[in-house]
Amino acid sequence: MITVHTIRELREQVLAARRQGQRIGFVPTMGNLHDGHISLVDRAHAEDCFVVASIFVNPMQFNDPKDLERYPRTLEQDQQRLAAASCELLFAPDVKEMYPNGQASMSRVTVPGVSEGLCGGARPGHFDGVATVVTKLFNMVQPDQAFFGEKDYQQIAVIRKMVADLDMPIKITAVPTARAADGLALSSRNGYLTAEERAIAPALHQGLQQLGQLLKQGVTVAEAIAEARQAIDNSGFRCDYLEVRCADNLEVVSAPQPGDKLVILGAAFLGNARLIDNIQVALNPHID
Ligand SMILES: Nc1ncnc2c1ncn2[C@@H]1O[C@H](COP(=O)(O)OP(=O)(O)OP(=O)(O)O)[C@@H](O)[C@H]1O
Ligand SMILES: CC(C)(CO)[C@@H](O)C(=O)[O-]
Ligand code: BAL
Repeated sequence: MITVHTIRELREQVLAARRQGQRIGFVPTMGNLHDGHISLVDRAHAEDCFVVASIFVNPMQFNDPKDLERYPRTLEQDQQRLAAASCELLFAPDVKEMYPNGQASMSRVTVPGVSEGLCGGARPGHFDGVATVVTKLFNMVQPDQAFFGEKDYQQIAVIRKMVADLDMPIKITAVPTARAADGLALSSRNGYLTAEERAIAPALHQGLQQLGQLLKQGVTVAEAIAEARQAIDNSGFRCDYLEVRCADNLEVVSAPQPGDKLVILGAAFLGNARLIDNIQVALNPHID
């Protein structure tokens, strides 16, 4: 695997791959890689791509400076993991390369609707930062296809709308969430948990599953959310949000109908970590 740190070198390497007739598959990340990230690389290879990964802890998407400062940066270890997964090219720019004139006067990309509420509500400006840096990265890499994890469900909705609205000729592929054996969604931020908190952490996923079961049993959305929220909070988490939305367009669902495809999304604090997770639930259609 080749690692490049500048846009110029990146373009040269991508051009060389294109000249060999390769399809370019892009896996953007913020590093501190785990098996969830590697599943994106594997999927890109499965779709016959020359895989370009990026590692950039994007300051523009962090609304909390402390969160940005302590975000784990583990480039050498990440390079080894990517090389072991046969990733072809890694782009690891620094902040100056990405924002040479600073961020304050930067043009920004805003994706209305799907970026509002949920993580967009809890982290003001977050999705403008994500949409802007992903646009820049897409323009630098010019991939045929880009791969994103379903763990960040709202992020995928934002990217899909952005690509459609702005006519970006890139296929967006969503990859299922990789989980630990006890159900916890893999995340770089799991590294902030103490051993005691790590033992509690699967309670977030369990709470989402409980909410899904209650909806399938016909319990109202408001009651199901209240019960699952209580269970998550009782485990030691502090819920940030817990919501039921339409899986296709993220619209709020207050009275689900048989056959509806829903997504249950949650974010919750545990010790120094704020974890997110989601599950998709299909309500049984009526059988006459
Ligand atoms: N468990 C996972 N399964 C599948 N994809 C994942 C998983 N975790 C992260 N990803 C995906 O990897 C890409 C890069 O994510 P990122 O580098 O922010 O990792 P992360 O572990 O989600 O970190 P964070 O702690 O910031 O949430 C995103 O598309 C994200 O959805
Ligand atoms: C897509 C992304 C790499 C943009 O910084 C980031 O939001 C992430 O890691 O999910
Ligand atoms: N995976 C989402 C990136 C972030 O938390 O900023």
